[in-house]
Amino acid sequence: LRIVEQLDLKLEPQMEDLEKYLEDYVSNKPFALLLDYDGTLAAIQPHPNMTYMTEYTKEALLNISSYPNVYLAVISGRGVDDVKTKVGIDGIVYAGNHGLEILYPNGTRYIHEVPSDVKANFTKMVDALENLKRDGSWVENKKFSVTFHFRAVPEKDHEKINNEAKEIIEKFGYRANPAHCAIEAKPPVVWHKGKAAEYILNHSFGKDWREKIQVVFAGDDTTDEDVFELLQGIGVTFRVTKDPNIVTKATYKVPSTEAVTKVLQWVDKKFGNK
Ligand SMILES: O=P(O)(O)OC[C@H]1O[C@H](O[C@H]2O[C@H](CO)[C@@H](O)[C@H](O)[C@H]2O)[C@H](O)[C@@H](O)[C@@H]1O
Repeated sequence: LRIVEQLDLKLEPQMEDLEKYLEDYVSNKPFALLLDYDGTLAAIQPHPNMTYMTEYTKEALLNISSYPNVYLAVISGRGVDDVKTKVGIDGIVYAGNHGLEILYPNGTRYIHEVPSDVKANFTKMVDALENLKRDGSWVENKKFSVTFHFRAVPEKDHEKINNEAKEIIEKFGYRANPAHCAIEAKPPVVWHKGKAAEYILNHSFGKDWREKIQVVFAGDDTTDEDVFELLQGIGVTFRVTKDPNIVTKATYKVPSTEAVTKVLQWVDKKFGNK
């Protein structure tokens, strides 16, 4: 693992830094850019409804989406329609619910199968989490997965409410995944953002995509580690974090969503022949 320590120090990476990391990697092969949304394309906010992409991020993404040799996909923990609305760009692939649902530009949807006994427990789990709510915590029901948010709860009580939510999630046979001031309940199936990324690339480029294309992915959370793992030794990946101690399978650490925007601007410049 190569950690871009100077980026952690500078916090505002220069274009030349990123060019150095990417220039050697990118050739004339088709290029796939996979991106997480919360904490990567849009900075973390007190409530998911408050997130937005800056005008620079949006402009770079819009430009990139029009380049024929660049393939663009956003892979998020949000519901797929929610993240599509937030990003607001047509003609690209969206995956939601940590990859459980995938929406292609032509409207085709892939929904990953979940055993009926697991599905049967979903509403009961949501009801139990709704009963746990207190001090500003709330439940985001995304139909296939749930996020129990406790950002508004006093920090001293985070651990307690997190553990109570975890216990409920596991009692109903779901997997509890730590998130930013939240805990995510995901069905106990062998499917995650990494599997979804692999599925999307298989579907769009064929099973030999590893030989045919070049891939870059950026993400900020533990759920993004599955994509970093998939792309180890194959692509270039960025973990957005300010934590110098965080252990990641990503190729590089970058400190902010602004750094991700710099990557997007580099891709825009490179593939738009600017
Ligand atoms: O995979 P992502 O696109 O990164 O989505 C992960 C979760 O993001 C959202 O929650 C997080 O971001 C919120 C907005 O900044 C923040 O208020 C919250 O505390 C974070 O946990 C979203 O609400 C979840 O559904 C996603 O799974």
